[in-house]
Amino acid sequence: MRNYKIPTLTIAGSDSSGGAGIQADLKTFSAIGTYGMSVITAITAQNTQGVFDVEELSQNIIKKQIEVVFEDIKPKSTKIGMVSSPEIILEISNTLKKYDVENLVVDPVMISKSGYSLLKPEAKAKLIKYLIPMAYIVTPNVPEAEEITGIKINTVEDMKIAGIKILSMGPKYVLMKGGHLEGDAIDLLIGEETFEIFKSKRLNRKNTHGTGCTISSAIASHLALGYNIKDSVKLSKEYITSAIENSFDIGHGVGPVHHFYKLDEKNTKGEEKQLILAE
Ligand SMILES: Nc1ncnc2c1ncn2[C@@H]1O[C@H](COP(=O)(O)OP(=O)(O)OP(=O)(O)O)[C@@H](O)[C@H]1O
Ligand SMILES: Cc1ncc(CO)c(N)n1
Repeated sequence: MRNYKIPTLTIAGSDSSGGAGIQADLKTFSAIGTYGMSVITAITAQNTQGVFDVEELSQNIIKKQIEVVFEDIKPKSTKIGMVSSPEIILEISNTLKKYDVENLVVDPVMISKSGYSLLKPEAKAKLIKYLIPMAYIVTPNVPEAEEITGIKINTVEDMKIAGIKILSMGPKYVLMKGGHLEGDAIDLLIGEETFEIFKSKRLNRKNTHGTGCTISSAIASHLALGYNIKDSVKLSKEYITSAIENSFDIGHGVGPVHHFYKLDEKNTKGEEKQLILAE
């Protein structure tokens, strides 16, 4: 069920090479079929080989971007990615509080795949205090969950324990992503009365730039389209799995995942009725 008129917002950093950050988010929104909007928090000079420099945008322009978007086109879901500094986190949190923010997905981005710190160490406490409690769902990977909770994670059981601790910090749901562990790629959806396991085979691919940004944007898109949390995570897990399966070599380092929706394949075989466009 796509609807190209359903607005979805990403608040995140720009990745000049197009594999992660704002660019991955907007590609995901389009592939899943929502209307993508963006508030840029920082600009990274980044390619498939690493992050080479970062410039944060001013608090003023971040606030203004959020205000003009919410006052004109109210998003059906909002995803937060790279937020960089304590000041930027406070600005985003204070500005969002003025609006009725639906379906807030917080991806607690900390360190890029190439090892560059995208969140200043002194900003971690602010992320925990201000953004995590506002979230409908938080989507940490293993190292991020370890940073947030102080719990060392080696097994799926550890993921569950850390996920429950993050849940106690105030979000409605936590998706603990197991991409960094060995074996099958197992993610856990944890809520007050929810515990679901989403499992896929580990794909032996080197091109996984932007996987975290992509799954959180996919969840935001599906929530905006009206799917419940379990279906949103299920469909997003399917989306990221095919995106990784079809990831490709471009550039000289860790290439990007491929954005396309499985329905597109079906549609070429004549099942156009699945593509629901807004009137
Ligand atoms: N090799 C793989 N094969 C299959 N699925 C994977 C693989 N690596 C990651 N995933 C899945 O991709 C999604 C993103 O997980 P991951 O833990 O890699 O996020 P991330 O570390 O936040 O990504 P990033 O490094 O881009 O920030 C999860 O659903 C995870 O299970
Ligand atoms: C801008 C940006 N956001 C998030 C990530 C994810 O690691 C990245 N590499 N770059």
